[in-house]
Amino acid sequence: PPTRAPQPESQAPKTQLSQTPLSVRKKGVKDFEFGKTLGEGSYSTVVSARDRSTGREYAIKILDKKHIIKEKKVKYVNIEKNTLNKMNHPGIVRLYYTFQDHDSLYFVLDHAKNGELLAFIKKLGSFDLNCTQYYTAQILSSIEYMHSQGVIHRDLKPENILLDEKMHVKITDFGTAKIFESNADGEEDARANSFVGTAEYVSPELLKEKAACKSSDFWALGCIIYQLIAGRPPFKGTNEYMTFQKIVNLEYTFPEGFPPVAKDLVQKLLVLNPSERLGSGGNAGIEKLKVHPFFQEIKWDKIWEMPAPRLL
Ligand SMILES: NC(=O)c1nn(CC2CCNCC2)c2c1CCc1cnc(N=C3C=CCC=C3)nc1-2
Repeated sequence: PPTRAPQPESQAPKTQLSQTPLSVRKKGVKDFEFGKTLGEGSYSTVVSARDRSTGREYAIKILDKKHIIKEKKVKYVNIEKNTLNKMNHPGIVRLYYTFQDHDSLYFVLDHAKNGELLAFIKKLGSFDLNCTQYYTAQILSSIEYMHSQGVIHRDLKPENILLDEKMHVKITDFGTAKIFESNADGEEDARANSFVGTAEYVSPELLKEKAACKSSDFWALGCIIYQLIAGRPPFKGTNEYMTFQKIVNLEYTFPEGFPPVAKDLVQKLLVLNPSERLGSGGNAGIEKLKVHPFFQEIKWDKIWEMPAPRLL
């Protein structure tokens, strides 16, 4: 066939589309029935969508090309796409494929039907120890996988931890992830950069040295465990600056009745020096974290098959 400039889907001649069997034709907007908006960002909107030919439900992230260029976010969009393309794990939202038209890019992703973990914390007030252990194990299993693929999430928080139809964890929003290269001793080099996560979950090293490392995700995990049990994050000031002050000064207390085994784990994760945080130090570090008494009842090879406990 004559070579010609690639045309966005919507401009391809109709006859060509109708003659190409669906199995090889790249999908496009017309192949989906769009539903409710799941979330909105400065240059993207996430919408539920059903594939008209298979009936399967997805979440489609629609990114506005003009906005991406205007807000100089091309780098972040590429980081997100390249990161998601590396991921293949039950606890991480999967990117199936992408397509585009004249105005937008489309990322076809898993649809986590039960929404944000945060909504359940707010609805229930707090989780009991058994549910906290189960969800913490699924989150840690996902972090372990991410790190093994050279990815630091950098913005883990209950809003970005979604729940699918089986009430299993699906971590999302890799637009601010960091892809790191391990150096000689397997430790990632924490490079200074401008991104700072969400105030309540940001690590002290990110605040003080602007350098994230794998251990920064374990700090966020400590904040999330605390919040699952206490119903609120450990560091919360009247404004962002006050929150940051509490973090760098390790200013937090445990409420009455906080289970001792969970308190011990949180205290070993909320450590100011990232290299002294439980979980740091590569694979050996994560193994030390997974054998903490908090995870005593967890069968790590079964957590993705077993049914989620009822949230009480
Ligand atoms: N930024 C994203 O990539 C993204 N954003 N959302 C919705 C956000 C809503 C605010 N908190 C963070 C997520 C999604 C994705 C990935 C793909 C994805 C898959 N399923 C859902 N499901 C939801 C169901 C109910 C309420 C919210 C989200 N949402 C998303």
